Amino acid sequence: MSKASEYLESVQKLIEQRDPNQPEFLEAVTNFFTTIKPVLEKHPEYVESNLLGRLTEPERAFQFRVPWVDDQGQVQVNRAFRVQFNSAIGPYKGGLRFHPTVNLSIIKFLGFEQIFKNSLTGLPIGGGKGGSDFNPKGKSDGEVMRFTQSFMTELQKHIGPDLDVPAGDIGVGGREIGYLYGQYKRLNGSQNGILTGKGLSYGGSLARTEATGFGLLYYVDAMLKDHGQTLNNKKVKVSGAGNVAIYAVQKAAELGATVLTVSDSNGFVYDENGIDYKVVQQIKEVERGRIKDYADRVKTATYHEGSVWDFDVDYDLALPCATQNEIDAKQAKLVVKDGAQLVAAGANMPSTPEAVKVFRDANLLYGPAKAANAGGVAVSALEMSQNSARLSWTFEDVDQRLQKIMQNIYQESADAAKEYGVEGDYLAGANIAGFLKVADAMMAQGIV
Ligand SMILES: NC(=O)C1=CN([C@@H]2O[C@H](COP(=O)(O)OP(=O)(O)OC[C@H]3O[C@@H](n4cnc5c(N)ncnc54)[C@H](O)[C@@H]3O)[C@@H](O)[C@H]2O)C=CC1
Ligand SMILES: O=C(O)CCC(=O)C(=O)O
Repeated sequence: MSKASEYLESVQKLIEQRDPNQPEFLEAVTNFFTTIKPVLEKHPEYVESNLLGRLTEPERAFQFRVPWVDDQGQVQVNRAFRVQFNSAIGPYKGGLRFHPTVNLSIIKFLGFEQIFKNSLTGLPIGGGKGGSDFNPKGKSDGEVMRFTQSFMTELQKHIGPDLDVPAGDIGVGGREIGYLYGQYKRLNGSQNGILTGKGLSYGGSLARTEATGFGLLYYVDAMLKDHGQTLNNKKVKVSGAGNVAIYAVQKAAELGATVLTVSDSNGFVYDENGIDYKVVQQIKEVERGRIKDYADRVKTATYHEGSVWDFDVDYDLALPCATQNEIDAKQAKLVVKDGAQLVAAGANMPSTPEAVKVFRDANLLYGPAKAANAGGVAVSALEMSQNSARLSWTFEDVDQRLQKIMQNIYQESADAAKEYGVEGDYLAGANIAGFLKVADAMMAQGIV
């Protein structure tokens, strides 16, 4: 066994022993380790300085209590986390997730992925992530506000515009960011560089709302063009119906594709004439309803219970935009059978390792999350730049920068894969390109 293989195995073993109850974190690390050996062979100094041992251990991770009072006057207590994973190339940056499944394993997997994603954007941002097991579904605005105020009362002690800049993720959208920002400002005075995804009237950036979904399509467009194709007339399956999915649907349609589906955790809607993103936006973002309502409003659409990935229909592109591990191996086989030629991840780690293997074995074009969904955090970093400079760029300006960033991410991943002997493997390419910059910065900064 080569020295690099031995080293990877020993670090992996140590993590498994230390964190046996963190399956999502282990999945993310394993996924990364399976592609990184060629880099270690070229850079023995990374092995000698135990770079991966340091990289896989968060610089800081903390858990805190969030007490709040519900509409019935009952005191509720939620658990919250912030993982400040790696600051080698800039302040910790990454979203906050409010969802009942949130635990340390999920926040660590998301924070670990964020390190390389943020590096791929080419902007100076480190990796972090946070959240709580609070479930915003079915809560009143007053309850959400009291919860977020209590959450920020603790979190504000540990963040800062040059230290750690949170944003949204599942369950944290414009409403939550507004309440979080209001509470931060109340406790610290005005500082609009403390969060991104802010409203436009108080320091937000144009195009941040659209950025992850639009960015995903810019990445897919770059990948298809490199293979002599375009999005025109492509049939697309999208999962999810939240921030990422809505704007992925919009941009896919603008680029000439037909989006057949969107989904939530109960079921999905199918319309062969194409999903109308404005209707999804109204139902999910304004009314906070269920996707089932779509079929009541658009007569050509049908609603189906269950996972969209079990639905058998021919299509060209699969864009999972809901949540982690939403596609298993059996469903991945159906993706291949249904004729899809490309899978690109809008959600973080949406495919199980077995599903990823199915895609790779079938030679599908596979765009991993850390590359394909980096548009959101990229525009967050542009929001930080605008806040520091006290400027507001136009929508077109931000959108053009986003397009360029996504094209660069595709190209750098493709180039890295080629350079390290795995041409066409965009998962390996993204891992390698994202890792090299962070590794270089860590080596330059000594054993820290
Ligand atoms: N918002 C952002 O800027 C970014 C989000 N992401 C990732 O994209 C994914 C979606 O995030 P957002 O759209 O922001 O969240 P969101 O809270 O706006 O929407 C999530 C959507 O997925 C649906 N969903 C949740 N679990 C599901 C399941 N098991 N099956 C089908 N649908 C399900 C929900 O009903 C909701 O419509 C997450 O993995 C997130 O980490 C990644 C990069 C940036
Ligand atoms: O905009 C951000 O800072 C974070 C976005 C995010 O959480 C992600 O990329 O998964």
